[in-house]
Amino acid sequence: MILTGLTLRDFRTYHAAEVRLGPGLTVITGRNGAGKTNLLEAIYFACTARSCRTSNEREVVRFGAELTRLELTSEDALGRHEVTVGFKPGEAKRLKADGAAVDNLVGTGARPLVSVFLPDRLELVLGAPALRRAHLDQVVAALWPSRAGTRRSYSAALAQRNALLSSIRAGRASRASLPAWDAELARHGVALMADRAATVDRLRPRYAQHAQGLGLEGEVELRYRPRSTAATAEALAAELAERVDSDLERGFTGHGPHRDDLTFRREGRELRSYGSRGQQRLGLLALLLAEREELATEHGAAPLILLDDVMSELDATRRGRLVDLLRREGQAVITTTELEHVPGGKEPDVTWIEIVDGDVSPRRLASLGVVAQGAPTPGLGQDAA
Ligand SMILES: Nc1ncnc2c1ncn2[C@@H]1O[C@H](COP(=O)(O)OP(=O)(O)OP(=O)(O)O)[C@@H](O)[C@H]1O
Repeated sequence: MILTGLTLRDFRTYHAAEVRLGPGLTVITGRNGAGKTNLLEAIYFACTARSCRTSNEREVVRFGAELTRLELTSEDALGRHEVTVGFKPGEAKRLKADGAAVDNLVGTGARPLVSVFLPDRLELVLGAPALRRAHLDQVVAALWPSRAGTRRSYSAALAQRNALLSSIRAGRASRASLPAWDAELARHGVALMADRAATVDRLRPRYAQHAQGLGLEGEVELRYRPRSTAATAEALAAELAERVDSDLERGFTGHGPHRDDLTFRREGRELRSYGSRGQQRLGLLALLLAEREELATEHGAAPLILLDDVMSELDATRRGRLVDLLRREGQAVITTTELEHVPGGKEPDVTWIEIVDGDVSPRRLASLGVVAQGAPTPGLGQDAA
């Protein structure tokens, strides 16, 4: 599925704007603060009804506006699709897919799958294991939507077991009620571990290939590190039972897949601790590209990939390799201050969008959101208001 166009109304810096994307690589250029990331975020918001940048979604509504509205058009073998996302802070979002009101855009078939690289996503390599677990579980859900519920079931059982541990500590419940919850937790836990392991097994070869292709030198490895080695629900339940005393002491469950991790290694050492910033960035990009290919294999179409300011910390060789990869298949959008930072950016298969005026200044409201496509001539774009 190819995303063909996006109309923005009162989204971040954009009062009203219309953007057409190319079927392959699209490069968005503009000076610092021009609104490049805002546009990338708008694409993500229109595809998912969520921000990839903030959990405080009221931030996306343009200063002084009451609500924002995005309209996205895409095409696949079945024809043209339309998605609209309306958002007024404090109210439920209004979502439509191909004209019908929906609660959720997932599974509507009216928008492409999308993955995003923002500079602060480096946290996925550098930050706490919880981020990597959550990411891995999202990949599991994207590969096999029917398995998305396993993580929710596990989390619910974990919360119940932790509540029970507190009650036992407070003398309001007996230890005799624990085995039933251990069995429940272990049942979902083993399923969750199996999905995570299967996903990392699929990603591992592609990850290594992309890491090397992008120029992350040395032997690289993506590794799933489960906390438990149990192969069956009974074995995991037994492990939980063995640790009851320490769990009761702490007041929460200290063992199980909620303590798993995913590690990025190079030459046997963790990129998180020993990699340079550029190497960590390449590791993350290799992961996103590997996921994109696996999703393409599973669903027959590569997800749209959005890359914000990815060029700034890559040297010329690695920039060239990344752009070659992106131009080879699927749809990608990349932001950068200068088109010259994208080797091959002037080739005819690359679509160039220059943000001519994303300045937030009241006297320039009429020209806010002017997005020109093609040559960087100021005023080429039209304010769609
Ligand atoms: N809700 C909003 N309404 C209006 N303007 C906003 C809103 N949220 C952020 N902005 C403005 O958006 C601008 C930043 O835009 P953006 O992050 O897209 O820039 P950029 O082109 O990616 O810049 P850089 O190259 O520096 O990363 C800032 O001037 C900020 O004040």
